[in-house]
Amino acid sequence: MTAEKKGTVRVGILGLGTVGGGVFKTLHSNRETIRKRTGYEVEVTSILVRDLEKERQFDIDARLLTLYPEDVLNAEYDVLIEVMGGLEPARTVITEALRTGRHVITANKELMAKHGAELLAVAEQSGAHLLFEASVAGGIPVIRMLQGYLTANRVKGISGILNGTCNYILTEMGSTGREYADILEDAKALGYAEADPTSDVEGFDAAYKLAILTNLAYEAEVDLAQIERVGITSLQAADLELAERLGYSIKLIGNARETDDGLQLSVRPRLLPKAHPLANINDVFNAVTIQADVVGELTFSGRGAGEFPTASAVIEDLTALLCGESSIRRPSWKRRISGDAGAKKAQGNAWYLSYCCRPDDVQEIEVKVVESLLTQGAFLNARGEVAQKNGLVRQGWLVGGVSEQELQQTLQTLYKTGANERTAVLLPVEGEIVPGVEWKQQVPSINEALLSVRHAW
Ligand SMILES: NC(=O)C1=CN([C@@H]2O[C@H](COP(=O)(O)OP(=O)(O)OC[C@H]3O[C@@H](n4cnc5c(N)ncnc54)[C@H](OP(=O)(O)O)[C@@H]3O)[C@@H](O)[C@H]2O)C=CC1
Ligand SMILES: N[C@@H](CC=O)C(=O)O
Repeated sequence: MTAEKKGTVRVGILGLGTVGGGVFKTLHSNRETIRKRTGYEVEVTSILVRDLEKERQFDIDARLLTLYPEDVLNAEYDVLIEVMGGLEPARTVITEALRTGRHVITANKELMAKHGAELLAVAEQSGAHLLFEASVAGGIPVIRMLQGYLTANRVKGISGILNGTCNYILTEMGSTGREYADILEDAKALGYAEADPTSDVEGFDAAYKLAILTNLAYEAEVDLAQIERVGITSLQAADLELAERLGYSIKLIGNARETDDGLQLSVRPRLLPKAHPLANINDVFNAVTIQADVVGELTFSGRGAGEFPTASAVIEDLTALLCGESSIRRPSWKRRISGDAGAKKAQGNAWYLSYCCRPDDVQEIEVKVVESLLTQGAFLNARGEVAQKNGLVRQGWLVGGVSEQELQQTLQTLYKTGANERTAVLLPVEGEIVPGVEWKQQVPSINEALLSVRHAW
């Protein structure tokens, strides 16, 4: 259906990088579609950049560009699109736009996770809308789903692959054997990574996104300090290989889980059995699973980063505004989620433990692992090792019936026996794992224990 011609909407844009460039190009390439469906012509009135001389990969009227936020605010505009990133000047300019009744669309997860409640309050006061679909999971319309569709459902949990850069890196590490730092350079060149990629690889970006989803689902504001956060920087390609041989994928997972102690929030790499719905989400793809009381489980997937998937989410926010603000439900993040449940260390039952060591130390370390597990009443499911180019060995174990704290103690013993502390990782394993054969019948001797477990090589 063709919408009636309604006029022109004037848009100011902050940022013309990966996402801003995608937005600008799409407003041009899909101009006719947008006009037909919304009835509006979109006119870009000014664009804030940091460097006027920078070579852009597309034609743009240089008169639109400015180095001064005030120029964008003083130009004629109805909607502000913020795709520059960072907290300032984004926060100040957005506040000013909202205060004066202009709608704002942002892709800035850090800003929304840290100051979303405050900005939404300014929007509510002036009657403007603040939309942020692009801030979580790139092109996947998961915010629209939580905000606009799951109105009668009570959300019981959220879990997802929320960072495209990390998923791309983990996928490439698994398929090519290259190490993370090398692949991160590719992710930067592809426009997936944040301006400071520490935010991606140390899990901050995924934590911001998990906070935003949780805020929407529980209508309250998460304290970011509540989110247990572990990044992917200690993982080595050998871990992906060992996991694969044992039938698992390694993914950086954001989790919000209701427990008896309250909401437990975490972002950390996990081993997922290959049959898990998130185990085969690869490359820059993200996926989000929402558990809700009436509908059950819903999973959405799509490209989680990059120029056009993200531009799509930004422009869909714009067309939602143009198609009628009344259908946009205002999120409410007013009450703070209290308690420190999220800060507690996970008590999971099954773990993957790995470290690098010299081949000469392997046997002594193995004995220590088994001794420690026997003392803790835990069990072994599998072990494996990968020889590395530097002459070291990466050894990995699947163990169960033990807490993370107990395994941290085990690791301390291993460091004294030659396991390298800097390379050690301890990851939760999703799903059931069972003891090795001998272990099931009786507590074995150290040698029996080692013989009884699955070998991953
Ligand atoms: N890249 C992605 O896949 C996704 C990014 N996002 C979010 O979108 C936002 C933008 O990301 P992205 O496009 O990748 O970032 P880029 O670094 O590619 O682009 C940032 C743009 O903002 C401009 N800019 C940055 N800081 C300033 C400043 N202080 N003053 C004036 N201009 C400034 C830069 O100007 P200049 O061009 O002159 O350098 C550039 O045009 C971030 O919040 C990010 O988290 C969200 C989802 C996906
Ligand atoms: N750096 C982010 C970009 C999208 O949010 C990511 O890799 O997911």
